[in-house]
Amino acid sequence: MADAPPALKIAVRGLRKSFRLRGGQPVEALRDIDLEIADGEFVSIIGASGCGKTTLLRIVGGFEQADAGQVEIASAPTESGLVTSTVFQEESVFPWLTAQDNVGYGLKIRGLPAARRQQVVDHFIEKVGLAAFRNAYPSQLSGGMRQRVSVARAFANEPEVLLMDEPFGALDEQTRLVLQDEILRLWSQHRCTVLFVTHNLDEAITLSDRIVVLSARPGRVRAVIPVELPRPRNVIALRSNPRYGQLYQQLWDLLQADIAAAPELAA
Ligand SMILES: Nc1ncnc2c1ncn2[C@@H]1O[C@H](COP(=O)(O)OP(=O)(O)OP(=O)(O)O)[C@@H](O)[C@H]1O
Repeated sequence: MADAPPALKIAVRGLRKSFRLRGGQPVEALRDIDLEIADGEFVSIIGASGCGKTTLLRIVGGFEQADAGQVEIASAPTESGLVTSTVFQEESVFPWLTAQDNVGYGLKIRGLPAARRQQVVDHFIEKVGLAAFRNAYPSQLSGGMRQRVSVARAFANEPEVLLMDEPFGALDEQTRLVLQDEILRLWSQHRCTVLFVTHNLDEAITLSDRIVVLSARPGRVRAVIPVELPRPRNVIALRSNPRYGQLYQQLWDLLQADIAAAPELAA
């Protein structure tokens, strides 16, 4: 018998969002976004700078309100009770807490008993290779290590949906590859639904089940590209798969066509 299709986790319907600049002129960020994401799916969003990727993520996370349309998240309560957890590009660790206290912060706030909290923290600190630095403060860690703390904290929260906005955007290429590898491992072990914003096509292909390409502003869904590369994936070995190059070209063509068509971006 064929497997049942995975349940729908996030449904975005008819989403629109405009902002007003200081002078009062409107900026249309998103127009008529429709998107369906399955439970446990890893979906990346790419598109030209300013096309509304962050705005879309913020609306899904409830940080921003849409002008029209809805976002529905089918929630099935977990131990944490947390629906979404977010990792941003800018470091969001608390400088006054040690690495392990940062990872356990959300669990503490939600009143998880200390012994259970320690178990979860130990597990994730270990997973991101920071066991030797558990008592270090963020100022004593490198940028890549601090971002690892953010990633460990996000997974430790056991959210149903993980929202990641360019989490590795500020990191050097080597650290970025290592962290992509870690995300792949963590996600395969703790399947949650992930919505991941990136500018990096390699990153989108390496991590995702599907890639949503937004058009230049106002962002609309220009294409949704399935990434049917086998898992488990290795960030480097994957690149020699012939399909990888084809996907890269396909995404690049879509983005180029759009940037060329948007006069303000082509200038
Ligand atoms: N709070 C705000 N007030 C006014 N305009 C905003 C606000 N937030 C976003 N915008 C505008 O909405 C558009 C989309 O912004 P957004 O940050 O979502 O794009 P993005 O695709 O994430 O960009 P980038 O790839 O450069 O990070 C941009 O033109 C931006 O200037």
